[in-house]
Amino acid sequence: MSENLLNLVNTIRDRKNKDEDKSYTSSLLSGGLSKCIDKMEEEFDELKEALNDKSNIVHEAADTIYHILVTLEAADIKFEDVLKELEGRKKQSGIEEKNNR
Ligand SMILES: N=c1c2ncn([C@@H]3O[C@H](COP(=O)(O)OP(=O)(O)OP(=O)(O)O)[C@@H](O)[C@H]3O)c2ncn1[C@@H]1O[C@H](COP(=O)(O)O)[C@@H](O)[C@H]1O
Repeated sequence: MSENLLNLVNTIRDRKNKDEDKSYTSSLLSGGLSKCIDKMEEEFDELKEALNDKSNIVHEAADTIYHILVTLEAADIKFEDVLKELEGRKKQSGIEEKNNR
């Protein structure tokens, strides 16, 4: 499953410095981090609405995940590092982690 996400991340990386008229990703990235954050927030709101309405949830979830990936790239954060972080969390439950803080 994460292979599909990594392919998408590579596509997003490939869109850096590409023609923003031909690529939505390039147009987002060329707007910088704040544009990506604004758009990601918009997509979160649309997903929340979809969850409340119980309609278009899969579509809006996909939009949101795509926009998170673009925003991480804009912030120079490697998605591979996020996957590693999640992998590392498998060792203990969320409740254990919270109690050990
Ligand atoms: N997964 C996505 C993806 N999900 C959502 N979107 C775009 O995100 C935008 C979301 O905008 P909204 O939902 O707000 O709809 P809208 O009102 O039309 O958009 P705005 O006018 O508000 O910007 C739409 O233009 C969608 O097409 C995506 N655009 C690209 N990808 C992936 O990125 C690849 C590269 O795309 P380009 O960069 O466009 O070549 C694609 O092949 C896909 O794999």
